[in-house]
Amino acid sequence: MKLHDLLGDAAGRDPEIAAVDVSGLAVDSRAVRPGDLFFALSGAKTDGARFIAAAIAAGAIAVAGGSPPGTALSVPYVELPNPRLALAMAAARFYPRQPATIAAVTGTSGKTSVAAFTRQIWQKLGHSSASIGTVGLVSDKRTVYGSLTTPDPIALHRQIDEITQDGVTHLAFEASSHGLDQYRLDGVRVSAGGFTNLSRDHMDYHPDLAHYLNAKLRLFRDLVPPGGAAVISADHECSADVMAAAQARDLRLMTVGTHGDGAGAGIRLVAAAIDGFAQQLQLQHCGRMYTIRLPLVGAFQVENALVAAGLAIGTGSDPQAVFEALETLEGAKGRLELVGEHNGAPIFIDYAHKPDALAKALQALRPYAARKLVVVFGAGGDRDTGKRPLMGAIAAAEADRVIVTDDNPRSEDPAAIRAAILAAAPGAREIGDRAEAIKVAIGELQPGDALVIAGKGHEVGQIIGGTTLHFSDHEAVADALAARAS
Ligand SMILES: CC(=O)N[C@H]1[C@@H](OP(=O)(O)OP(=O)(O)OC[C@H]2O[C@@H](n3ccc(=O)[nH]c3=O)[C@H](O)[C@@H]2O)O[C@H](CO)[C@@H](O)[C@@H]1O[C@H](C)C(=O)N[C@@H](C)C(=O)N[C@H](CCC(=O)O)C(=O)O
Ligand SMILES: Nc1ncnc2c1ncn2[C@@H]1O[C@H](COP(=O)(O)OP(=O)(O)OP(=O)(O)O)[C@@H](O)[C@H]1O
Ligand SMILES: N[C@H](CCC[C@H](N)C(=O)O)C(=O)O
Ligand SMILES: [Mg+2]
Repeated sequence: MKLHDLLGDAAGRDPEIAAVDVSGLAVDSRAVRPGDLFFALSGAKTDGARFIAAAIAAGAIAVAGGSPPGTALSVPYVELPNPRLALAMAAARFYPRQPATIAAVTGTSGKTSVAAFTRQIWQKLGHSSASIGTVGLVSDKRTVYGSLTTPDPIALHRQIDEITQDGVTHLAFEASSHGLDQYRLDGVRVSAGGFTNLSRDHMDYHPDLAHYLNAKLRLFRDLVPPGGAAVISADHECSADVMAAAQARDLRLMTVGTHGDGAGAGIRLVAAAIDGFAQQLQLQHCGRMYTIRLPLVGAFQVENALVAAGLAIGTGSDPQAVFEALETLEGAKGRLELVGEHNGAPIFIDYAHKPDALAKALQALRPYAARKLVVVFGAGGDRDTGKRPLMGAIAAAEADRVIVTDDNPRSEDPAAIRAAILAAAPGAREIGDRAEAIKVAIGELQPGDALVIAGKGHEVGQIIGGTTLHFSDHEAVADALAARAS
């Protein structure tokens, strides 16, 4: 593809430069292949401009970025006002195929669940569908493990192009605040945007909550085009701001939840009642009532299911069929997932790794703990340190027995992370080894108890220092149960 086709007029007036033939895109000098266009991006840790020489040595045919380097280069340099945005738009042109229907969801919690639910609803309605997010790419054709919630633009656009070639017509994906802030998903033709909720997260990246919310609002301000659907959970303090952003852009507003517009295009939750490990729901949409059984535990899963239903309806699916499909939803792996029981006490694995999610998970399980509600959790290293005491206090307040263990310590001292949580969790016990903590918690379960192991959900590794060791909460629970059975 020609440089001009990728970068438009930014490629400049020199016809020789505009006609440079580019065979691939790269943002990391270590991944450059001969013929690639290298984007030198200024980042959180370093500046890609420092690696221009390395990229050219590896075969980069041209370089694009911010201010040009002081020294002359042996290949053309294209100066861009917003290099990250230009990269995403170039990736969209390089990988041009996209499913006809694409929904993106943002919010502090629930994105992975909403993306999985939307994919399942579409699948049930007979569409070939896929989801992309924290748990990777999932479609009926392929499953690819991912490491970021919103992949970098090159990986994202390549995956979208590949699944379209596979025949996928419907895609739901997660828009993280990092992804929105760094223009990772620009160029994706989003037909509908979803918003779940906002609470404290990523305060190591965003200077304050307003910056964090603004990053999320980019989905409605810049990405969903006028006329597209905006499905917004209406039950939160921030909901009005999100609705205002959607309305300012002439999006089709669909509010969902107890304050949802059930008389109109939204979905109102009229009533909810626990029914074993499921919930009976009464819903209203366009003035019509629907009664359904949602086979999931946790009030928050109702919010996620309604945002997913809204995204499906907002992109043209039949409401009746969508509500019927909710009755067959399966939770995303490691999201308040019932994985076993001991002594009659249910054992759940959950991905709560931030304060609000931990509170919601514990509140959701309270009805299942006639006797003691037990939680095993920790906090990740190299992430917002402020959330540690908040999570400690929440665990102490909401659970009856608290075991503080390790999550992914990364480069930090695991004992110091635990100490920060324990300082705010009077009465909590400390067992650093996560497998041991899980074993002890299971061993102590009595009839009437309920246990939740929080923080790592679907993860299959534990990052200690620079190494990732194989670790899975699912396997640790299975091992602990097997050891007790033998
Ligand atoms: C803090 C952050 O978000 N960083 C992301 C960002 O990297 P960056 O540009 O800031 O990286 P940098 O290390 O400063 O390097 C600057 C540039 O130099 C280049 N470089 C660097 C070294 C070298 O030898 N050669 C070279 O060319 C790098 O490729 C980069 O382009 O842009 C990269 C490409 O898109 C991302 O991979 C990277 O994600 C890192 C790995 C990360 O850990 N991100 C996490 C925090 C994240 O994004 N999380 C969110 C939210 C999760 C949630 O929902 O909770 C997610 O979407 O996953
Ligand atoms: N709607 C919700 N409201 C509050 N908490 C929720 C909600 N949905 C999920 N949670 C909690 O957050 C955890 C993560 O859920 P999920 O993976 O669906 O969200 P996410 O936004 O994708 O999170 P992440 O940004 O970490 O990938 C769940 O395990 C649960 O504890
Ligand atoms: N996307 C989140 C996941 C956190 C998961 C938790 N297990 C941890 O390691 O802190 C992050 O990278 O901050
Ligand atoms: Mg996610």
